[in-house]
Amino acid sequence: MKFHNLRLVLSFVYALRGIGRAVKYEANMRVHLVAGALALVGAAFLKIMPYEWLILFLTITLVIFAELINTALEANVDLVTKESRPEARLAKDVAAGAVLFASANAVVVGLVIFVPKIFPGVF
Ligand SMILES: Nc1ncnc2c1ncn2[C@@H]1O[C@H](COP(=O)(O)OP(=O)(O)OP(=O)(O)O)[C@@H](O)[C@H]1O
Repeated sequence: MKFHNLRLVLSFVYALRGIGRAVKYEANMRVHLVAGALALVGAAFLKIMPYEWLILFLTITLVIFAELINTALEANVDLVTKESRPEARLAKDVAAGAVLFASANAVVVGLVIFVPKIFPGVF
């Protein structure tokens, strides 16, 4: 295998390892994955529209993406300082805020897609 091809494969392996580590060490990541999987099963069961699938995939991706960035940032902050520092608090709180924002969006999307199918005539 050519050197640059090997580097490409390795970067893919490292990325998968990063996702695996986040799943292993972050309880919140496991919660997001289970919620996402349940939403996908529910969507298949309720036969949602193609555009709803797109929105659902984007929404789940956004939550997982935010949690991965949050996990990376937490590790980076812990690497920089073990002391209680206002900058560390700000960085971690803001990153957690990003996850909260994406999760709130996921709740709204879930309600808008699923509630009318489970309780017709609600909206
Ligand atoms: N070095 C620090 N200096 C000041 N405040 C901190 C520091 N580390 C953490 N905190 C505060 O404690 C909160 C929790 O931090 P922690 O590292 O336990 O992350 P967490 O949100 O519990 O994430 P997780 O449980 O997913 O690892 C942060 O949001 C921040 O407000």
